[in-house]
Amino acid sequence: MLSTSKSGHDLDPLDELLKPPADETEEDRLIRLAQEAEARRISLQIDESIKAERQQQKKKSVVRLLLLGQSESGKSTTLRHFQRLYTPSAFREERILWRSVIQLNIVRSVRTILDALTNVRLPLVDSGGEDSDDGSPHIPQELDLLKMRLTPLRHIEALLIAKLIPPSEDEATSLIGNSSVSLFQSHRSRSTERSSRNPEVFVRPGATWKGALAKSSHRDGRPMSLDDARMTTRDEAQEVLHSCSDDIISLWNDKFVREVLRRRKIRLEELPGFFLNDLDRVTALDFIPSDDDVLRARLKTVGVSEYRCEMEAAAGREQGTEWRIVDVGGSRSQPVLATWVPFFDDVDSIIFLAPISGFDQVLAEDRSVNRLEDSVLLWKAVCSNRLLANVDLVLFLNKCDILDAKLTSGIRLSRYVRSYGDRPNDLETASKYFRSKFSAIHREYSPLPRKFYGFCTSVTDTTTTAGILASVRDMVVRRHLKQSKLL
Ligand SMILES: Nc1nc2c(ncn2[C@@H]2O[C@H](COP(=O)(O)OP(=O)(O)OP(=O)(O)O)[C@@H](O)[C@H]2O)c(=O)[nH]1
Ligand SMILES: [Mg+2]
Repeated sequence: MLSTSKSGHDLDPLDELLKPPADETEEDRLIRLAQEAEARRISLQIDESIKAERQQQKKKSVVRLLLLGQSESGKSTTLRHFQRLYTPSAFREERILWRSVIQLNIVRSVRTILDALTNVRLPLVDSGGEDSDDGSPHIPQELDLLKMRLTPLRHIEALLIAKLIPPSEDEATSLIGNSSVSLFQSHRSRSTERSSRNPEVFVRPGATWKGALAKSSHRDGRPMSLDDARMTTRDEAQEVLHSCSDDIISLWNDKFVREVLRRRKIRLEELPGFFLNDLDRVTALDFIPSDDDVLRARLKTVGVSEYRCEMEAAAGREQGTEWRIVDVGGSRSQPVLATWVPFFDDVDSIIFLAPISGFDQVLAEDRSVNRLEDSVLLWKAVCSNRLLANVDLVLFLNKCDILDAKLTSGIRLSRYVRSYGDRPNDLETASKYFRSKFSAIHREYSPLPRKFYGFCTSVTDTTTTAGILASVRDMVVRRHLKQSKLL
């Protein structure tokens, strides 16, 4: 039986206090109810503002970093570096997926050579080739045989494209060719170049291709470890490359081939995705890409890729801060700027990559535009953009290793950049020169004064880049915290 009376300690003292007085009049009751309703309203308002503040707080702990620069400037490589440094286990798990990209890079390099042999009929001196009636060399017979033996690579190329690009991605048909053509090439050889273009494959970044590849390398719904992959994956492309390896090595080391490439000004070693000097290793059946291989592999980005991570490895005040790094696929300056603008909102910092090794190259997407000139135009546009007036700009004068190789091989910078004058033709002087030029543009074009952060980089080099990215990270976090306090 339920008791209706309460014992002394069951009485709620608050109930007692809040209970309306026994002698409350109707008028008092109405006033009391109105006061209670007002109190509830104020309490709700306080709850709402606490919620909004929390959301704001959450928003404040997201660091947004944008990677900008022309195509092939090294944006995705820089992003991969961040992944390697700050989410190393995910990066390691994904290395196996890059094997297909490397396979495609090798097949493309071979195709560049074969196309050069097919389409070019330049008179060669002391090349070992026999001259035909019109003065052009015949390809030596053994090279013809090599070419024939390499025909299975055509099938592998198609296979890899089908593997890397989902059928729905109809944008993945862009024709972007080999870009190492000297500005000083004659009109005739440039048009030959265009007709012999080797289309570059690209995919939308991130999940799509990795997802498709990951599915094929999962067992029982769980990701395969690298050891599993080593033991069990049967990879047709790797098998064919393995069986063609000696022939590819012979092709690449052939004197006649080297001469044709030299005369065509095709510097394969300086092109993205170059693995021909590592063929023994990368065509081995149990090949698993190293960190360096992943950084050197080339896969063009189309669209936007956002990488989110919590920088756990960076213990300290920014621990737990979420980083969102956005990599927007580059193309030539004018159209690309419009595609970048939507990402300017809310951005904390920008890393702008200018590949200074491109002083003697033209854009793949518009062969009338010099690469360095295009980078300078983009830099001016980014510096002067009013939406970015309060954003810190970090400049990476990238591909310094290639610049060094070019200058050391005797290519004179002053031939292409007249204002360089008679300064010494070495990396140190050249990078200092470019740094001061880009810094002057930054000073002149920024709507408000801001600090200039400029680094000479080779983002495929793991050691030096790790140090630079650590400084950039500290700088971005400091700036982010300062901004958050100001809000
Ligand atoms: N040697 C050398 N190669 C580099 C350097 N930076 C990038 N690369 C290579 O250049 C190629 C292009 O780099 P990506 O990072 O794909 O360029 P991107 O800016 O993302 O290009 P898009 O996706 O076309 O916008 C890759 O094969 C890289 O490995 C560098 O400093 N030195
Ligand atoms: Mg990219």
